[in-house]
Amino acid sequence: MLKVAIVGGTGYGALELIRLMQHHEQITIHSIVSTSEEGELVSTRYPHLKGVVTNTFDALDINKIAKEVDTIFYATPAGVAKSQIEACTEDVQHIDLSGDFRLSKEDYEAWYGLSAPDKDALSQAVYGLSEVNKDAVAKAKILSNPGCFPTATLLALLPGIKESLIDTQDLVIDGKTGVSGAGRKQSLLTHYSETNENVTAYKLGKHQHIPEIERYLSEQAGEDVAITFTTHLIPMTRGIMMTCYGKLKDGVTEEGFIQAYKEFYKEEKFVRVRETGVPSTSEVYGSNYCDIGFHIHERTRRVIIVSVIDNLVKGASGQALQNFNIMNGLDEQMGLTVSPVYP
Ligand SMILES: NC(=O)C1=CN([C@@H]2O[C@H](COP(=O)(O)OP(=O)(O)OC[C@H]3O[C@@H](n4cnc5c(N)ncnc54)[C@H](OP(=O)(O)O)[C@@H]3O)[C@@H](O)[C@H]2O)C=CC1
Ligand SMILES: CC(=O)N[C@@H](CCC(=O)OP(=O)(O)O)C(=O)O
Repeated sequence: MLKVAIVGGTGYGALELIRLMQHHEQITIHSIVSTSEEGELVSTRYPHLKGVVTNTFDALDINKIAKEVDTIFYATPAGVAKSQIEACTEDVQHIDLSGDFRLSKEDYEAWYGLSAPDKDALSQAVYGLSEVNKDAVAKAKILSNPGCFPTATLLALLPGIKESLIDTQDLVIDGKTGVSGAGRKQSLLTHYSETNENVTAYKLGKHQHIPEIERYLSEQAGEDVAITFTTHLIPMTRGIMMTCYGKLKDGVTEEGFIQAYKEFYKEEKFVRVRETGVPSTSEVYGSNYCDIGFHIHERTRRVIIVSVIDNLVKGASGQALQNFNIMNGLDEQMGLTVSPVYP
């Protein structure tokens, strides 16, 4: 059995890790850390976990924890994992769900407004888009889990970019997210009366996922890719839908396009490519799936690629667990075979 610790214990990402780990045959949750509820029984704070976990929230003492476990998951706001990893002197695996290690120093400082991790830690970190970066993930000691919008966007666009099916300089990406994407902390944006019966476009032109998506699309394309990207908050709890508009290259047919995606993901259990129609968020709810569907508009030669994920699973904790499995030589699907909850 492998022992793990989860930092950020009272937040949504941590709760989802706890839920998924109940289905994992090789994990013992040794420590659940909370800076706000230290000493409290987890199941007292969260009665839905009564009879599920017996842990008490532990203090954040990174070197003590690191001596006791194999892997530490950070489901914490930007800035926390970076400082804890820098302070950690033990040899342990770190899996960070935040944006701390996803960008270059310059981009992180510009887009997150925080000081970047030190050079050594940053250069060790591996970007954990599991399907695309498996070999590097397998060797990672610091795993940087992708953001929720980048996961759904990159999975939707990478085959089209890598196989030269779409123009890299004409990509429009429209994202819709449920409110849990903003985490458990209160904010005016996610207040019930601001979100109910309402749709809001937010962070236009300044979303922190823009440089993350551009960085990894550019890496795979071998040239600079600039995107037009807008996110919308919609009145549901979980789920992300990305609608990506691309210009088809000459000669690309609908059949060829779909076939290329099927081929690209043929070994991947968590990416389901549709031959007809487009997916909706309820079809992946609570699961680690990313579903992708297409519509090709012959008159304009545009392809519309729709991808959906559960932001808390494939967009955060599920992918973190998938990466944990790869890092530890386990079956990639361990703990993640639960089917979506529908309806
Ligand atoms: N929600 C989502 O869909 C996604 C989230 N993410 C990222 O994952 C991370 C976790 O997100 P999520 O769980 O939703 O966020 P939450 O706000 O729900 O939880 C974060 C938790 O972090 C802990 N925390 C807060 N400040 C500090 C601090 N200074 N030091 C140590 N711990 C702290 C708190 O737990 P406690 O009080 O118990 O210590 C808090 O509950 C974030 O970086 C987020 O951006 C990434 C993809 C998707
Ligand atoms: C609804 C909402 O606010 N969603 C968040 C998702 C952030 C996220 O996934 O986290 P990282 O910053 O760690 O990437 C947002 O759009 O910023």
